Amino acid sequence: MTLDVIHFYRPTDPWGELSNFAPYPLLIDAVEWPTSEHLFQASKFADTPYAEEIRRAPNPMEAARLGRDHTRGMRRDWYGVRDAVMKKALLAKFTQHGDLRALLLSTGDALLVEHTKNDRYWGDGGDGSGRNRLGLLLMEVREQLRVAAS
Ligand SMILES: Nc1c(N[C@@H]2O[C@H](COP(=O)(O)O)[C@@H](O)[C@H]2O)[nH]c(=O)[nH]c1=O
Repeated sequence: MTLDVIHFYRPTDPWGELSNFAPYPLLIDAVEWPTSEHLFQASKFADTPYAEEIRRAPNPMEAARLGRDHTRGMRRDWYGVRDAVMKKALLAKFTQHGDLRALLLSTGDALLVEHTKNDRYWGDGGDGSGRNRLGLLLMEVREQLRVAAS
């Protein structure tokens, strides 16, 4: 038996819908977020004017740039909560868009890997040495959707 592996990173490449930069808006407590990246980055500064500035960023790249500004006083527990924040954003994304839910379920048992040398925490570091936390959380969400559908 071979294990299928799906690599994703850029939203315009195959499987790009799995990227947080893909243009799928989310609604959380009646507030709209243009992408899961906007929501994720703003969550570093929860309920501050700067979080709202990130929500209004014109594209996910700009949201990420603003969110990575370490002079802005991220919430102090960020590294303890970031996986839970990411999971919540992914659950919203893949439950609020039926086409995305179907796409994620269509990956079956494939190993999902955010393949990039730019990120060794959320991604695989380009050579498999990274933790691929985004891919692992997507697989958790996939399993939850699968159970919910059965
Ligand atoms: N896809 C993608 C990126 N990767 C994303 O960056 C986010 C992590 O940000 P941080 O924890 O602030 O370093 C997370 O959503 C990860 O998937 N970064 C990019 O600059 N371009 C991109 O196309």
